[in-house]
Amino acid sequence: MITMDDIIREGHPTLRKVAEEVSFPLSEEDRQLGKDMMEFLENSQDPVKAEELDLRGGVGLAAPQVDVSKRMAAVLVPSSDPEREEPDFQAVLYNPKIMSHSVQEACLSDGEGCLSVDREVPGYVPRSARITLTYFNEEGEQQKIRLKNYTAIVVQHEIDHLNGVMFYDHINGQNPFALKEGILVIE
Ligand SMILES: O=CN(O)CCNC(=O)c1cccc(Cl)c1Cl
Ligand code: NI
Repeated sequence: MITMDDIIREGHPTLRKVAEEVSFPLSEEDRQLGKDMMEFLENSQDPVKAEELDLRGGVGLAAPQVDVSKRMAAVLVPSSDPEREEPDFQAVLYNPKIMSHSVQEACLSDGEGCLSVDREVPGYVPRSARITLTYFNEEGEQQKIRLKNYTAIVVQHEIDHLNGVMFYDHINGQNPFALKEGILVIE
């Protein structure tokens, strides 16, 4: 089971590497890692388990964060609709790739955080508002989906990890809260 002890922190070189594609059929190791990463997110979003296991909450986790430089990430975005039980998005993404993206940008009004960053880094993180994503599932089937708003932001944060990019790399150094014309601020 993955806990906070398994998560590497900024300064660790693996966080700045470009991760390697995974090959199919998946090794038992890569398949298990995908499951373990999703289990971590589920535990981190469960108040009882998060407390018991001393986990920081997360909606995504990329393999480089557990010192595995492979192009895979788990994403678990809870439902944004109180009427709906199931998550907005739940998937283990193997070899994810952004095929196209909107010109329009978006950012979260509260900024972003990262389990590999033990400090608050204030500021807006401008990203594409909408993306077309392809990825492989654990069966090796290619998926092609369009994402927008919060889920699109989270997936971009995870794909950044696969390319050695940290969220604060996108924050405007001059003025962290600068907003470009037309950017969508997501509450
Ligand atoms: O790479 C994944 N993490 O570091 C997990 C912790 N961060 C979050 O859950 C998180 C929080 C706010 C905005 C975004 Cl976009 C994300 Cl991803
Ligand atoms: Ni992160």
